[in-house]
Amino acid sequence: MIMSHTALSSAFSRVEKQDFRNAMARLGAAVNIITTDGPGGRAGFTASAVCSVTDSPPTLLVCLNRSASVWPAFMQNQVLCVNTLAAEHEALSNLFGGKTPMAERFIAADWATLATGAPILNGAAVSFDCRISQTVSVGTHDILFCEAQALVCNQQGSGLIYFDRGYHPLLRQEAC
Ligand SMILES: NC(=O)C1=CN([C@@H]2O[C@H](COP(=O)(O)OP(=O)(O)OC[C@H]3O[C@@H](n4cnc5c(N)ncnc54)[C@H](O)[C@@H]3O)[C@@H](O)[C@H]2O)C=CC1
Ligand SMILES: Cc1cc2nc3c(=O)[nH]c(=O)nc-3n(C[C@H](O)[C@H](O)[C@H](O)COP(=O)(O)O)c2cc1C
Repeated sequence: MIMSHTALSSAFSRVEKQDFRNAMARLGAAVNIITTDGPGGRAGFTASAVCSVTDSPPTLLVCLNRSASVWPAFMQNQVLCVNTLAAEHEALSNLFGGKTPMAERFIAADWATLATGAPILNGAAVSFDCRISQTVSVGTHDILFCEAQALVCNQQGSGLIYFDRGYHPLLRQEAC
């Protein structure tokens, strides 16, 4: 059930999946490419379900659908890099968010490595090189708690927001 902000319907009505998605489309978020490498192979996917958890120890969370083709690689490697995208990365986001073969995803950009070996995107707004410290399953997704081992912070450039099922460039970015 959907209520407009003026409606007085019960707040305890069951929320349907499609209504939930339509509502979530109104919740803007940064766009990230989450990468991994190791014994499970190199893999990466686009994610908007990313946020800060605590600064002690420095921890983010990433929500990953267990049916995604990349899930086994992340589980085996236990390391990942959260690469937060800049305005010019819209095409790259679609490449990592679709059904594109893994080699084709990575060939479209330049990558480096830092502490964990997970691919770091050159030109990202910021990259968090992490090890997975804990995994919790909720519904269709795994919540990956990720402890930062190293950071790359780009002081220039713009950001990219995903809102209303579309990309919106941010023309100003605060320095880290
Ligand atoms: N958290 C996730 O797993 C997300 C997955 N997607 C994938 O990209 C496709 C296209 O997304 P949109 O164009 O934004 O249209 P959509 O109508 O499928 O999704 C609208 C919003 O609902 C949320 N959402 C979508 N699928 C979800 C899921 N399986 N679990 C939890 N939240 C979900 C996201 O906030 C998304 O922006 C989706 O169908 C989904 O496969 C997109 C955004 C987030
Ligand atoms: C803008 C955008 C945001 C997405 N956010 C997430 C997310 O937070 N978690 C997730 O599991 N999948 C998310 N997806 C979908 C994955 O990127 C996609 O399922 C992944 O690339 C795996 O696809 P594959 O199974 O074809 O490899 C998102 C897709 C797009 C386009």
